Amino acid sequence: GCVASPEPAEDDRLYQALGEREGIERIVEDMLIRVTDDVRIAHYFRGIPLGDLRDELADQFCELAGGPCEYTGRDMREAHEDLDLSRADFNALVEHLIAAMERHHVRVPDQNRLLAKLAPMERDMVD
Ligand code: HEM
Repeated sequence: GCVASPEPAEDDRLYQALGEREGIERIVEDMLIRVTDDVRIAHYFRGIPLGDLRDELADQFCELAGGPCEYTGRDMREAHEDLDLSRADFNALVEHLIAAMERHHVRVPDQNRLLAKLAPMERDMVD
């Protein structure tokens, strides 16, 4: 017969895998500590209110992961265009995001699911 699938209407599996809102905030916070400790890219974050940036990133990752959040910040081109970022800068940040997810026991396939959602943003940030 035709049985309704048990899939949730909205797919929040990645959101769950990241530890919901609390887990995402911890991952973002950990990433920002690593980023601002990294001499290759720390200079970009000088003078930036990191608490606000953490909240914006958490909203964005939460929404991307299918969680009950809405990112209301600037689009990625607008937020980064004055920074003049390189591909190496982008890769450095991704490296720290991976380390932060690793530290918070996110499984590699779930790490890759989040990274796959972020990867297309590179072309909006790097010339
Ligand atoms: C996948 C990669 C990235 C994502 C998803 C991302 C996401 C974001 C978000 C959501 C904001 C907040 C925008 C707003 O508040 O309107 C932001 C701002 C910012 N990002 Fe990124 N970002 C990425 C890569 C980078 C890289 C590689 C750097 C530098 C190495 C960087 C440096 C900054 C800085 C300095 C700000 C604050 C800009 C300002 O307030 O004027 N971001 N980013």
